[in-house]
Amino acid sequence: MRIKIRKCHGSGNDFVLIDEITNKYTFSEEERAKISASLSNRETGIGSDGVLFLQNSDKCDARMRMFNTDGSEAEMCGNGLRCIGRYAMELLGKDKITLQTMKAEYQTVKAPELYENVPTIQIWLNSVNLNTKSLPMVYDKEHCFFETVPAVDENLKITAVSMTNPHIVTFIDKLDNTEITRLGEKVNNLKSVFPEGVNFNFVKEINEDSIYVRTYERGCAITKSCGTGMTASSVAFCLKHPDHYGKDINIYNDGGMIKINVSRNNDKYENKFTGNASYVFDADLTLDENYKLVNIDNRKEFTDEIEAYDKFFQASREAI
Ligand SMILES: N[C@H](CCC[C@H](N)C(=O)O)C(=O)O
Repeated sequence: MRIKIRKCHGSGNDFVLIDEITNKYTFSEEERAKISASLSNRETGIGSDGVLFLQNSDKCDARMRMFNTDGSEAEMCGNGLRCIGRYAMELLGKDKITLQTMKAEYQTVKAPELYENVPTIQIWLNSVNLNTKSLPMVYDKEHCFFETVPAVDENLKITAVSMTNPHIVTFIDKLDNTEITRLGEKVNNLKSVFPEGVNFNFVKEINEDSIYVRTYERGCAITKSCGTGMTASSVAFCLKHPDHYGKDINIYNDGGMIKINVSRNNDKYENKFTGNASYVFDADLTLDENYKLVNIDNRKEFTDEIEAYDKFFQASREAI
């Protein structure tokens, strides 16, 4: 099987993008899952946090389907939506488009660059749901705001937020990867509480308008950043500090930094989510009958974008 791909990333959360519109690919459901797991593998594949499939949509300008490294399909992917949004705007010759995902549609627009030569996209992530049933989370109350959930941990205070994919958020003083991995694996094996798994976001407050977020992603593990996770964390940050509604929050992460502005009207939350959408390389792949990568041809690096993002990343480290 021959597949054209574009490697890209949103704040270090990296993806293989497959354009089914231009290339007229038709994959079975089994093929999507197997291709995603195979290409995401950092030892034997291209190496990524998942695969983004760009498809035609009968109700939006285009559609994104996102698959995790384990081949599971996610309802939504914030960093991936910026990448596929940029790609689709360039393909369609538009500066503003709507994108269909599994359970919601999003406005995506080109935004002023966060940093010189770092292509920047803004998404209006308005699919926040704080009802625990929406994750789903088996819980005896409608909301889980800063609650201790003994089945998760005796001490941590948990806040549950659905971005159409499930998230829990906790505020901690120290980000320890061993502990984050232990807790991330634990909650994704806790089907009695999280029947469909959950992304676990660990937030350290830096100052009054900046936080650092590290996420153990469902279907992946710790990633350099998680877009829906940083959004869920920003909503929890505003629940904790209500004076932050309507203000830009700087969200630092292991892959760089993005900005989120959370506004709330009654129980409706709106998130303007602004961050990079950077290309890394194009390539033509050959997969064998087991979807294993056997050859990479015509690899073309986006050298300027890679260099510009590296400078942005270094600048983001100096700010924390
Ligand atoms: N692992 C997530 C999907 C990817 C989300 C993340 N990469 C983002 O940018 O939102 C899940 O299974 O819900």
